Amino acid sequence: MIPETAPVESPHDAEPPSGQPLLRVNGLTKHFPVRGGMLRPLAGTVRAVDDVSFEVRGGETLALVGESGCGKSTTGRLVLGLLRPTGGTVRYSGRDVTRMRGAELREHRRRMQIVFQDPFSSLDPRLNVGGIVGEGLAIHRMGTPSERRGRIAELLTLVGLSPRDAGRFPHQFSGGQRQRIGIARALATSPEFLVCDEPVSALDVSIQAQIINLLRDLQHERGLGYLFISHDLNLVRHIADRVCVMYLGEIVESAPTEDLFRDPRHPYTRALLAAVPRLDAHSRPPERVGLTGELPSPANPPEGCRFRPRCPRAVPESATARPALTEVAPGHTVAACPCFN
Ligand SMILES: Nc1ncnc2c1ncn2[C@@H]1O[C@H](COP(=O)(O)OP(=O)(O)OP(=O)(O)O)[C@@H](O)[C@H]1O
Repeated sequence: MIPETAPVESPHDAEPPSGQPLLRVNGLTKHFPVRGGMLRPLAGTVRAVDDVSFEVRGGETLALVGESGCGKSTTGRLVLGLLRPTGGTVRYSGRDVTRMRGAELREHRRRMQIVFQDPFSSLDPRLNVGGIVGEGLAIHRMGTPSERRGRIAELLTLVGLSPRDAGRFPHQFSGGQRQRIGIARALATSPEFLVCDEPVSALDVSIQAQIINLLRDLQHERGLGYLFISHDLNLVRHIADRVCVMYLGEIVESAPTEDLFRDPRHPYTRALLAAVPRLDAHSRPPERVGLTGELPSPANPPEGCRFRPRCPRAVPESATARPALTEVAPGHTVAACPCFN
């Protein structure tokens, strides 16, 4: 049983209305300029995230899945307010993150934290665990020094470590223990929402389940919302309530998790699922379409359906217009390419 941790007092008391999404992302777009030669003229634009929309409620896990380079991490950084978007909005608890500045943006970052992929590079080796976990408390001036020490001890216990570990350094811990430290750090400021960016992909498979179970327990106890970024579909099936499939900066399919696995509609989703080792023999096998070819450059995405050059079903009309997201079942939308007809 994970012990309850008393939240450190915070000036922010705005809760989302019950049943309302905590996070609403609408038309989110991020284009990175690509610089050329010595004089650095603009050589092009990487369309990392293009017109992406989704919502996450408190206590819910939304997974973002797709190949490396499809824009998942950039979406996470935009949601956290670590990057300014080229277009679109991110509303958190009703407030537009993209317009936040100064104290309001700091407060957003207190309320929404990140768990990083690599617990080896994401913990400062010069700080002891108490310093790492307590950093957010110090930045946000939460509690007195003695209250912070108590809070650090509670957090370490919460993630399955010992309060005595506060005086040790990251290199003295295993990968799984380091990720527990990363989670304690993320929880220090009593956030309501975590962006989990491939939180277990750097860990041994035997350790992954322990960290996933810890994240699930914490979610159940605290009603945390998760944006769970992963390329591991077996894992996503286990942890997510809903899934958005991203391809070259766009969402091509979005559905409740079981619907997506039972009835994938987009050829890209089907190709991703076909590549996954099957753990569950009961669900319908997806159409056997392999994922061939490389991901095209997001600096020069194909016209129309971006998946067209790799799609076994592509038709000439696939090149004409960007497929619109269409609802095919309750809560299940797909970018409907002419190749579906
Ligand atoms: N600061 C940046 N400047 C230029 N291009 C960038 C920048 N950050 C990301 N990109 C590009 O944006 C695209 C999307 O990257 P992103 O890291 O969001 O993808 P991802 O799906 O999270 O991949 P991965 O799993 O490898 O992190 C990639 O082509 C990447 O090279």
